[in-house]
Amino acid sequence: MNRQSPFFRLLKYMRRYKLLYACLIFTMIVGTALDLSIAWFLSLITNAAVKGEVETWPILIFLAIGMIFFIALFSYLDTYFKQKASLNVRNDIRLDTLNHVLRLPQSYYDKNHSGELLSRFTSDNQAVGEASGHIIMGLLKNPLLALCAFIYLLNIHWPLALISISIGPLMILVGKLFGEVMRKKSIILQEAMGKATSFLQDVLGASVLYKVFGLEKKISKQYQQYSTKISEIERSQGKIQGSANAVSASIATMSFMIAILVAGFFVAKGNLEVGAMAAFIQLMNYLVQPFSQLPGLWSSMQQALAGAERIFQIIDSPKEYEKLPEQGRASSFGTLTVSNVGFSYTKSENDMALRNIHFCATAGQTIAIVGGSGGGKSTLFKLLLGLYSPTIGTIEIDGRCEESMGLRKYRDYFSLVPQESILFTGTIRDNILDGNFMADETSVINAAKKANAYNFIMTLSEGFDTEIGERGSRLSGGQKQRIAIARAILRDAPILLLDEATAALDNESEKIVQDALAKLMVGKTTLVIAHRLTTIQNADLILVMENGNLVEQGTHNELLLARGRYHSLYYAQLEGEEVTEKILMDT
Ligand SMILES: Nc1ncnc2c1ncn2[C@@H]1O[C@H](COP(=O)(O)OP(=O)(O)OP(=O)(O)O)[C@@H](O)[C@H]1O
Repeated sequence: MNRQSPFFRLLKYMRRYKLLYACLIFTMIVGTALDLSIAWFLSLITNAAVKGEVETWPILIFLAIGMIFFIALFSYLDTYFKQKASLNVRNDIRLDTLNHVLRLPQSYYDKNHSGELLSRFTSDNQAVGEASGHIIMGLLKNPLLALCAFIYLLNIHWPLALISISIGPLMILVGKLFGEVMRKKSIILQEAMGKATSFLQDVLGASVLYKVFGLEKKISKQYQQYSTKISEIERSQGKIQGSANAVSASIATMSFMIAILVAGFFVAKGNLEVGAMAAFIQLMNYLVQPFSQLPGLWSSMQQALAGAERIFQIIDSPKEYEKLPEQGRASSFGTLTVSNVGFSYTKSENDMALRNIHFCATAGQTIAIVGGSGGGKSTLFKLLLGLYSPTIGTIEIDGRCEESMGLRKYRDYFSLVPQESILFTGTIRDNILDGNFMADETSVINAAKKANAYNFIMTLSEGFDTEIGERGSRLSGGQKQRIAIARAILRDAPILLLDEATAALDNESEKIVQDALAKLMVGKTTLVIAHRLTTIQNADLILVMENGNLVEQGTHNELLLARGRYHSLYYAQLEGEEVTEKILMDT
């Protein structure tokens, strides 16, 4: 865990752009000098006017034009550099966040909502960008401007200068007090926003469900609660910000009033030139303005640092890989051995999702995993894929466990066709190529043909370039499965995990997908989670799982002869299917 404060960690990102920040400091210094030059110009013009020096006017006009030009130029450069610095830092942090997120273990995703993660990429990232641009430069420029204005004021009239500067400590105290409160509120606000984003993400990704179940009102009410909470926090932030502004503005106005009353008094007594008073009033603005802006900037910085803290929390979470791994594929495979494996999600002995699992799969074999709901079938897959490590026991491939060969190399042995095909937004070709980025067009076409997907792809107007929509929403269930199978074919890994890949399909679609799967399974070691026991009669080994235990294992015939759990499951299912068929025939 990195214990450095979020501010110092942010500085590290900013240090990558030293030249840019050097330019910003340069524009800041020139900008400050240009600000002060206005006060000087004001005193010059007032004194010339009071003394009736008309002949100096051409020089004054020339000076004014020069000042306008430089003020415009440096104002542009200042904004440009700030924006550039801020965007660079934002971009670096965004990429580092993603590169870390991609290496987070599965347990992180199981515990945290993806919407929460998303908000770190959006609102938190934006706040951090602002901190590294206009906020930090504001925090530097304002004290510099105040200091220079003070030195100038000292030159004009030191007692007045001291009256004017008395505002400083008070303003800083105000900033500190309100800034800390704002920071705490910001953390609460970002958390509330994260929850609202997670909720929205769930809802917007499930439009069919809320339409069918008529959940619109319920969802609207729920969102109203999230939204109201956000508004309440923002309102209370507004009150704090308003109070901070009111306190600092009244302190600033009060000291301004005192100073000009005293300055006017000195002019009336003949101790101060009128031009000096004009310059003084302008300089007072430069002294007051920074002090009135500093509390606001300080509290914005605190808010941004709260965002940075949330981002760094992710970056500090334990990761699976040191570097982003490369896609690869294992070329040879002999035996997969699962020895006395036990596993608990909560790391508690009393809460084991798997107990004492042991079996062996050799090259080319098909192993079916069956059993009741919650039996531990998917958990076993997660362990096989290296998403979780066994709490007890070992999983070895050709005598080597995941720790000894490295997680990426271990995962290279596997390919997966999940229960619900997971496809990415993009084209059909992009999705198939995810199996192997290096594959050429012919391999993509062959994989699609083997997966029984080629014909339907060619009926689409854009063919392989067809955009499939969010998670493949423009494709049917069976089409998505076949794209997922084509992807697995291209991956060509020696061990194939199938998770009830045809459970959600109708008969015809199931046949096409089953046929594609049969071609995918050729020459592979396949582990298949199956609910339809009739589809796995030819499996080399059937594992029957109940409540995390491996209660039986053997071939279909062996298990039927044993008349145990498999026997009852098999006949219960057969009877169920016969009854369904009879009902269908009667109707
Ligand atoms: N991420 C998780 N955190 C905690 N417990 C979990 C997690 N995933 C699953 N479990 C628990 O582990 C047990 C086994 O679940 P698993 O999903 O492996 O069963 P399954 O046999 O695949 O069930 P089904 O056939 O219904 O999909 C269940 O009691 C479940 O509640």
